[in-house]
Amino acid sequence: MITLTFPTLSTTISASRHRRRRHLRRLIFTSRLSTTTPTSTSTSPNPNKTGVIIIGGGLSGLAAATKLTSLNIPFLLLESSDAVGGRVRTDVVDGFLLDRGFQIFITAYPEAQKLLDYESLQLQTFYSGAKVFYGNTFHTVADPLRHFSDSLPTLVNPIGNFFDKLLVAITRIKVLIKSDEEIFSSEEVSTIDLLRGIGFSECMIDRFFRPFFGGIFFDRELETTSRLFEFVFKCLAVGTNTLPANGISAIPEQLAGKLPAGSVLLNSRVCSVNVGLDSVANVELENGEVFRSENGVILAVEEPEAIRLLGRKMKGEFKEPRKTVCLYFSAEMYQIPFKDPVLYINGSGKGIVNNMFFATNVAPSYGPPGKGLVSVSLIGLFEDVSDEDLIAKVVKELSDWFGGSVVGSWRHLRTYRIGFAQPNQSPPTDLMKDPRLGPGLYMCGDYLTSATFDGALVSGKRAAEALLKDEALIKV
Ligand SMILES: Cc1cc2nc3c(=O)[nH]c(=O)nc-3n(C[C@H](O)[C@H](O)[C@H](O)COP(=O)(O)OP(=O)(O)OC[C@H]3O[C@@H](n4cnc5c(N)ncnc54)[C@H](O)[C@@H]3O)c2cc1C
Repeated sequence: MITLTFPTLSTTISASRHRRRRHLRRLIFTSRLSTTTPTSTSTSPNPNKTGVIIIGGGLSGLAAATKLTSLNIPFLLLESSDAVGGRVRTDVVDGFLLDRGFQIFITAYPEAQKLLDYESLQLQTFYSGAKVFYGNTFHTVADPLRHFSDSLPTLVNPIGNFFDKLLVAITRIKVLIKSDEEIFSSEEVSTIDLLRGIGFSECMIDRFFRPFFGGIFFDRELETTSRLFEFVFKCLAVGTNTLPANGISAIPEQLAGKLPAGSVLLNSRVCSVNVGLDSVANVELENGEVFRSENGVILAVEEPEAIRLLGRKMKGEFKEPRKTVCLYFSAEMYQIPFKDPVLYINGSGKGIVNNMFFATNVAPSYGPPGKGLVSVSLIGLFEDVSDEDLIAKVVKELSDWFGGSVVGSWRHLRTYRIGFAQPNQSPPTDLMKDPRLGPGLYMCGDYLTSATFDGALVSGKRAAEALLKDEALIKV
């Protein structure tokens, strides 16, 4: 049973803070020794004691750890799985790099720009735009500022009318002049209401916005808040869609690689957290091991797990999360029908495929030499359809797109069914939530900001900053 307890007696916090600050200063100098890994033998007299404990090694937990590292504050990050990254993981299967679900890294993410070394990620670039499958053929929707020669056909194709294309340009200017803070605190409606309010035609919405932004938010109904739409639209306008050459997991791996040795403990599932009013906490793992932190705990787990751990202490309504299925196929290179690094989206309004792309066209390193990798995404979990039936349906549908002999030659590699892809961020939302849960207890994660890589990074930094400020370890 998970318990999280707060003593009810009030204590003189300032006196205990002084004691803890003195103690923390000692910990700062012994931080490398005061953390432990399952395999390492520590020479510290109390290896399970540290300054701050972070629970969860996804992007938000890693961003919190990065902040603490930058100030030389000792911490221990406890991660339940066998690697860091959380939802941002890549598996190697038969020499192919399979990201766990369709993921795109937008270079304009502001917090990512501050934290990541883009050059060493060797970012591989998508075409700026998409190919829309509609009327049994493909129509290019190009960004005119980057692919000028494709912009004329874009203007006259059946994916929206001329006025729609003009509205895209106007919407772009409108979001570009807003700061991110303005976007996140602006009046909100659902994305669908925003698009209709702007004046987009139903055919532009159905053929472009539903599959394109529906694929980003895993929400074809476009119920997601207009705040998230505007933020992503802005990032897409100024940035490039990319994939790291070594898979999407290169992003968390890069962050983890800069943390102090021994500060991350894998295969360590937390089952209970006990924080005192003086911020001193005991954190227990499922295997019974207990860790103690002097300056509090940052809970960086995904929303359903946070609810499980915190129970009634989590305020607000939990909405059904966004779900997706991603299927991967391998192909001989000559069975990859197009060579462009473009995203294909389903604007036909029929079938189950939402979007797909040839991953090796974007990043050749995603496959072994001479082989192509096909990534296909569906929205929803399709729980009532078996894996075999799902594969058959996808192959049949894509045969209409690319021809039966081509698609029939592809070999299924793996199917990922992701029950919690993103938190449901339909209005009402608060994308600038305070990370404080109580004395010494902080939370972070994409459900507190925007459900993006960037949102997770921002929330991790905010939680660490709040803790440091409350503990009087820094002036913020
Ligand atoms: C298929 C898919 C595609 C996506 N595509 C994009 C995209 O293209 N662009 C974009 O910006 N965003 C995308 N996202 C969203 C993005 O991945 C998330 O917003 C972000 O990674 C969330 O990070 P997080 O740290 O908040 O949570 P998580 O990544 O979920 O991290 C939580 C961590 O906590 C650990 N944990 C849980 N319980 C415990 C416990 N009891 N003890 C210890 N550890 C625990 C978990 O193992 C996990 O590592 C996508 C997400 C998915 C799933």
